Amino acid sequence: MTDAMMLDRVSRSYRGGAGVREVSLAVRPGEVHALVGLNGAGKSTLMKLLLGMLRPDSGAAMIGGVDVRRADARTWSKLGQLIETPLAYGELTVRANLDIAARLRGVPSIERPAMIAEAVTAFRLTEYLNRRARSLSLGNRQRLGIAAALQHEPAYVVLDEPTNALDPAGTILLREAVIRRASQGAAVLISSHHLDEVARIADTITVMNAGRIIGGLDPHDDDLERAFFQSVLRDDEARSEAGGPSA
Ligand SMILES: Nc1ncnc2c1ncn2[C@@H]1O[C@H](COP(=O)(O)OP(=O)(O)OP(=O)(O)O)[C@@H](O)[C@H]1O
Repeated sequence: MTDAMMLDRVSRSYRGGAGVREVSLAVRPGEVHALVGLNGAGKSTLMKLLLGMLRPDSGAAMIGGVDVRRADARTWSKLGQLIETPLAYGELTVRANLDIAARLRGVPSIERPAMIAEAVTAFRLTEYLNRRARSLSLGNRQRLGIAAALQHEPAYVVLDEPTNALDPAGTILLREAVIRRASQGAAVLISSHHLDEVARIADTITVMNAGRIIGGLDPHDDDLERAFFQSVLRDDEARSEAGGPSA
């Protein structure tokens, strides 16, 4: 099966030296691929490179077989992403935010009301439909951002720390939505600090440390946290012995 989203030996340095080095990653259709790492490991940078939000110094990012530097509206319309802060125009209502997100993805106006109704039901936001986004709690704003990313049933999904600010009920709704998208064939890349949550949803777990991919973890591992910290520690020790860069 062809990869739906792929990074091929991508490097990008920020001024100051941090960034990502030679990262290669592939997400297949129907796969939930989790990216885990300590703060500053490079997860958001990797996702921004995949989405064409950052230009690589070298290497290439592909979505649906298309280099993101040459991706057209058709490719972007099949993508749903949440990077850093949820897409929510504070002055606009929940309904208007979802409508704009759908329009940006080229969803025809006739289809949008039913799509929005389904999204607010799925994320338990119906009672807030006519409230301005800025008056929502942080958790509900996050739900809105996730709903906006997923409502058009994208084939490619990129979610950076989507559990941020979510309460347990929101986390379960997110989990169900992610698993549903993948079961319908979407490729999902998701970063998270919550290893127990990752274990519940991921088919594949990739570990990042100090801007590089250092290996994978088995989602069925009984002690995922221990395996994660061991792999990071081993990498830190190997780098310090080699006199390599630190995170
Ligand atoms: N715009 C920037 N300019 C300079 N350095 C940056 C910039 N953005 C990120 N960095 C640095 O690059 C490294 C990777 O950051 P990144 O945000 O990708 O990590 P992360 O794994 O997503 O971390 P977190 O879990 O804290 O979000 C960090 O050392 C960070 O400080």
